[in-house]
Amino acid sequence: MSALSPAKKKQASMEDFLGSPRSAGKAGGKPAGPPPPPPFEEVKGRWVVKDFVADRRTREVRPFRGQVTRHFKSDASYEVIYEDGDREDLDWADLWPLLQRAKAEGVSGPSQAATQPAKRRGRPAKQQQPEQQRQQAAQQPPRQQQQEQGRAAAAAVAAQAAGPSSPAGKGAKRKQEAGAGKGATAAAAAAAGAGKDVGAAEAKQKKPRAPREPSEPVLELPLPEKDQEYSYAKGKEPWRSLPQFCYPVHEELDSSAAAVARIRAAQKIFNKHLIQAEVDEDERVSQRIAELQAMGRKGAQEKRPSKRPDRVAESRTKAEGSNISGKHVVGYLPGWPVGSRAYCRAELGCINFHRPPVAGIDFVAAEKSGKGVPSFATSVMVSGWYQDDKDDAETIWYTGEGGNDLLHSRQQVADQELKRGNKALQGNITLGLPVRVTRKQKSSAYPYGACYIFDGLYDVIRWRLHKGKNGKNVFQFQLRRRPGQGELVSQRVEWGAISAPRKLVPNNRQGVVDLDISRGQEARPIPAIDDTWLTCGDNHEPQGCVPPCTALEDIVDEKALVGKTMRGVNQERIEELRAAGYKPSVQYVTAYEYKDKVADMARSFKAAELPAQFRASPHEYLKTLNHGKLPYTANGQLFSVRPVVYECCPYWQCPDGDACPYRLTQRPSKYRVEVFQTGRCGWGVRTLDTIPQFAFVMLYMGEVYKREEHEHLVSTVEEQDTEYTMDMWPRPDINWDGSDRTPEEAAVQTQPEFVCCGLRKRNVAAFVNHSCQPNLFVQPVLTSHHDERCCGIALFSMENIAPLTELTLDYGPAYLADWPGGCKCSAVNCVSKQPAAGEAAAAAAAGGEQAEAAGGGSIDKGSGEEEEEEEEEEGEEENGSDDE
Ligand SMILES: C[S@@+](CC[C@H](N)C(=O)[O-])C[C@H]1O[C@@H](n2cnc3c(N)ncnc32)[C@H](O)[C@@H]1O
Repeated sequence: MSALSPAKKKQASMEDFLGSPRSAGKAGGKPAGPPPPPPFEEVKGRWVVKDFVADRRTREVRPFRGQVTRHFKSDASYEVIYEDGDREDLDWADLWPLLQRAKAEGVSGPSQAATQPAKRRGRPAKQQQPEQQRQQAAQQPPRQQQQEQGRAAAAAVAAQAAGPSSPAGKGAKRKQEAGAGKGATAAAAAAAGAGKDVGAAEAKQKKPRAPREPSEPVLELPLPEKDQEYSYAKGKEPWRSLPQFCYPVHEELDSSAAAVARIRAAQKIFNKHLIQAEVDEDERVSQRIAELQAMGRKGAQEKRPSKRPDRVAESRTKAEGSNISGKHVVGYLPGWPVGSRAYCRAELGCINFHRPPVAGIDFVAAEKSGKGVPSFATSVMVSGWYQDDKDDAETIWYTGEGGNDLLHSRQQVADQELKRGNKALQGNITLGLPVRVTRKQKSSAYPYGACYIFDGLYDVIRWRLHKGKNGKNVFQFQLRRRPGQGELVSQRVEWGAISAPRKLVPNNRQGVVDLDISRGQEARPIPAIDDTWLTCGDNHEPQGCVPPCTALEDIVDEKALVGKTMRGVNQERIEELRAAGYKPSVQYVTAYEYKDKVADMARSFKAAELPAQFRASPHEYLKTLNHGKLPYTANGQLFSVRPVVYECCPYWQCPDGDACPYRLTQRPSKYRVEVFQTGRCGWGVRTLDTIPQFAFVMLYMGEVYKREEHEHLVSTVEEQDTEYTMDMWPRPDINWDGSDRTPEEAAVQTQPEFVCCGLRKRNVAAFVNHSCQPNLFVQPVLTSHHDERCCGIALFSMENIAPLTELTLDYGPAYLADWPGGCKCSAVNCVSKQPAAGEAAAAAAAGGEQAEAAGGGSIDKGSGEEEEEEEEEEGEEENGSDDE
C-alpha cells in the first residue's frame, strides 16, 4: 500500500523528471517538438522501460515491468503491456518522464517495436498467428468464462456460508451450476472457435484486449459464517495482512486545514450550482407552460419542475472539475468529521463521500479492490426506508439492498440476493474494514427536504439471512459503532428541524441571561445564553465586556417580570454577572430605526425611481440594474456575492407587494439566532436553525455617519474602538460576475463616504465574531434609494449552516493586526495558528504530502480525463441499482 496518493505521486514524480510542470505538456496535448526515440532497455529482444509508470485505470504507481510494444504515430502514444498482462496506451506526456529517467540512468537505443507504425490505438500487443491464438484460447479461458467461473466459485463459498437449506444457499447453488454451465459453454465455444476461421472472429472482435486477470477475486480469505460475530483486535484486522489490498484506510480523521478547506470548497461550488439549477429548472418549466398554453393546452397542470436539480448541480460541478475525485475513500473522509452534514445526496457524491445517487451501499467492486480481495463497502446510508432495518443508534441491523419497492409501497416485495452491496458488506466482515454510516433525516424544514448526517465509522460484525416483516428473505448486517467518536449527532437531530425543540426554547434552558436582548423590537426574540459555566463550572471567568445590548439593570429592576414571562431567567447568574462588573448595555437598534436613519442620511438622495417604460414590469428594470440577473431566487437565495444588490423598491407599486421576492432584506430574516458566551472571544451569535447557503441572515445595524464625522466621534469617545464599524459602499473586491477583483482593480474604488457604527447603538449583528473560516459574508444592498455611496449592509450565509453553529465573519487583516491576544477563532486555518514564513514553506510541503497520503482525492481541474474514466467505472457499478 502506498503512503502517497497515487495520482499525486505520479504528478510529483513527473515534475521531478521533466523539470517542467505536467500541465505544460498537457496544454498543448504533448510536450513541444517531435518525440525523441525512446531510450528503452533491450531485454530478451524486447525494449523495456525499467521504471515506474502510473496505471491510469487503477491510479496506482507501480513498477513498470512490462514491454513497450508499439508506437502509434498518429497520436504519438505508446502501447505498453505490463508483466501481469494488462495493456495500456500511454500518451507521450505520460511516457516522457520515464524516458527522461531512463536516459539519466544511461539506457539508450531506439525501440524497433516502438517505431512500427500502427493504424489505431487499442490493438493487441502482438499480432498473433492464428495457430497461436487457437492454442491460447484452448489453454486460457476467455475473460467472460473466467468471470463466470469466478462467480460460480464465489457463489459456491456463499452457498456454503449460507448453509444448504437456506434459500440463499439454494440460490447460490443454482448460480454455481448456471455459472459452471455457462463457463463450460464458453469453453466449448472457445474450443469450437479454434476450428473455425480465426480471421473472421478477429475481425468481429472490435477491441481485443490483452489477457487480464480474472475480474472475480480468487478468494484467499474464507467468507464469514452466517450468524457469527466477528471482531478483530485493533491492528489485527485481516486487511492489514493482505499485500494485494491497495486502499489506504483512514482510521483517524484528517482534520487539517487543507483537508477541511478542500471539502468546503467543493460543497460551496456544488451548492452554488444547485441554486442556479433550481432557477434554470423553474425558467424551463415556465417557458414550457407558456408554450403549452399557446398551443391551447393547460400547461400549468401538465408540467411540473423536475425534482432533480441536485443531479444537474452534481454534473455541473463535475464538468468544471470542482468535485473531489479519486478512488473510493476507506474509513474517514479527510476533512469531514463525525457530525458533518449535507443536504443533498448529490452533494455527498461531489465530495467523494458516498457516490451512488440512489443506492444505499457504496462499495468497491472486487475487480478494483485488489487481486484476491473481495468487494467491500465504504459507506452506507441509513434512510429508514427498509422496513426490516433496526436502528439502535450505536448498533444497527442494516438491511442489504434489493427487493424493495422503494418508489411506491416501500415494502420488501422480493427476496434479496447475495450480490453487489450485500456481498460487499460481507467483504467488510472478512476484511475487518469499517463503513461510514450516514443517517438521513427528513424534514420539510431542511433546505431540500432532508439532511444527511455522518455518524461515524461502524464495524460490520455479523450477517444473517433473515425472514423480513413481509416474509421475504433479506440479508442483514449488524453494524457496531467504533468507540471514541463523540456524541452521536443524529440523536440530537431534532435541532436540525427549523423549529427548535422545547429544550432549546430559552425559558426551558439553563444559562439564560436575557430572554430578548432586543426588548421585543425584533420580529423574533434574541435570547442571550451563557452556558459556559455549565461546562466550565467554577473555572469560568465571566467576561468583562458588556453583555449583548442587554439592559441587565432593566432585568433586575423589572422584578415584576421575573417569574412570569421571564420564568427561565437565571436570576442568580444575573446577580453574579452584575457583581463581576458588567456595565449597562448599549442601546439596541431595530431595523425600523436603522432604516429611518439610513433614510435620514439618504434624504439628499433621490428615492429609487422607476423609469416609465418599466412601470408594468419593475422586475425587468431590476434585472438591468443587477447586470442582467434578478438578485435572488424565488426561495430567497442569492446567486453569488456581488458588489451590490439592487432590491425592488418599496415605492414602486410592485405587483407582488410586500411579498416580493426581491425585497428580501426589507423583511425580517427567517432564521432565529441567539447571543451566547463563546468562552474564547466574549459574546458571539449562533443560529438555532439550519441556514442554507446564500440565505439572508441579518442586517448589520448601527448609526450611520459620514466617514469624517465618524472619525471625529471615535476620537472623542473614551473607548476608541472601531471594531463596530462597517463601510456602506459596494464591495470593492468583487466583480459583477462574482469573481475576485485584483488588488489593483479594487484600489480604484476610493474611500467609503458613509459608515455604519455600532459603538453606541447596535443590533445583534454587532456580536458576530471574526473567524478565519467564516460562514457569513457582507452583501451591500440598495432598497429605497439607489445611491451606491450609502448601501445597507446585509449578512448572508456562505455555506449551509447547521443549528447551534456560531455565525462568523471575516473582519479582514486590518482588525486582526490590532488584537492583543491574536485571533482566537477555532478555525483549522486560523491565522494565529499559522507558522512563521520559513516554517510555513516547510509545512506547506509537508501538508501537500499529507493531502496526498490522505488519499481523499483532489480538486483537480485538469483531471477531467482521469475522472471520466473513473466515472465510467462508477457507472458500471451503479447500473441496475434499485436501492433506497
Ligand atoms: C464586533 S465585536 C464581537 C462581539 C464581542 N465578542 C463581544 O463580546 O462583544 C468584535 C470584538 O470581539 C472580539 N473578537 C471577535 N472575534 C474574535 C476572534 N476571532 N479572536 C479574538 N477576539 C475576537 C474582539 O475583541 C473584537 O474587537
